[in-house]
Amino acid sequence: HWGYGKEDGPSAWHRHYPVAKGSRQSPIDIIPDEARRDSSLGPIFLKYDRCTSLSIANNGHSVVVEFDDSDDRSVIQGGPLDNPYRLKQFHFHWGGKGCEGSEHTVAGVGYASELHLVHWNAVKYTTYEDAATAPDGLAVLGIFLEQGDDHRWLHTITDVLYMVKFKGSATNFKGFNPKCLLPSNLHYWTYLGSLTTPPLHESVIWIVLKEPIVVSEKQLGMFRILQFSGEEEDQRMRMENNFRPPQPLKERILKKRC
Ligand SMILES: C[C@]12CCc3c(ccc4cc(OS(N)(=O)=O)ccc34)[C@H]1CC[C@@H]2OS(N)(=O)=O
Ligand SMILES: [Zn+2]
Repeated sequence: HWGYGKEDGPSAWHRHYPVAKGSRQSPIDIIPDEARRDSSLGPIFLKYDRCTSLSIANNGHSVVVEFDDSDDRSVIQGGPLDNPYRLKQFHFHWGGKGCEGSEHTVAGVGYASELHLVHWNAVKYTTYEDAATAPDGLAVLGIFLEQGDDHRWLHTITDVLYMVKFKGSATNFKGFNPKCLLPSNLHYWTYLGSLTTPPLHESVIWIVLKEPIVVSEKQLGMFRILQFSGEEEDQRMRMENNFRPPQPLKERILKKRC
């Protein structure tokens, strides 16, 4: 199975998932000066008001908050998207210490962590799984986490991480609205990419916000109490550095709004 270690990490994923060397892989290094202005790109709209979070879980790769996606209560629309995409889950990627931990980098510089809000095109596809294999099936909103002061709302998540310490654990997590994790402005870069973990499907329209949110080292440290391993496994494996490094841009254009 795949992981983030020396033997099973990102450089080995291509053996079981050949698309790892594909033409639209994620993440990428974002070079702001090379982003092309696109007048057809409008602002993005996040309708998370009547949010319906259900649970928080440790899937052995990250900590994931799942949402009820049975209707269009929580959607992202506008920007590069032709229709609303339904919020399905969000999760994080983080490092072991200091500056690295995000998946996308900006002019070669990484952030301490990156939040991914995963949405799927329920207008064109009947299930999340079908959407996840289609070229316009998913829209993932990426938000950088920068180390600094305590984040006012992130403790709602870090306070319950001890309950999902081990792979395969999950617990109720209702009524959490991810709107509280957004930065003040929604200026973004966008490009066509992929899942950043196996199966690495090339099915993601990436929307990466320029402005990071600020979280404290203490809050980031809470993510590191999580384990890649299950409770029964004798090998304790701290969950950290669960990020894929930037992949070749190839024939893609990074876009931004005017
Ligand atoms: C659940 C699924 C497996 C993995 C997966 C899915 C969707 C979005 C994902 C986002 C990820 O993170 S990221 N960083 O945003 O790319 C990581 C993995 C993702 C679907 C794709 C097919 C699987 O569904 S299934 N039942 O096996 O067919
Ligand atoms: Zn992710």
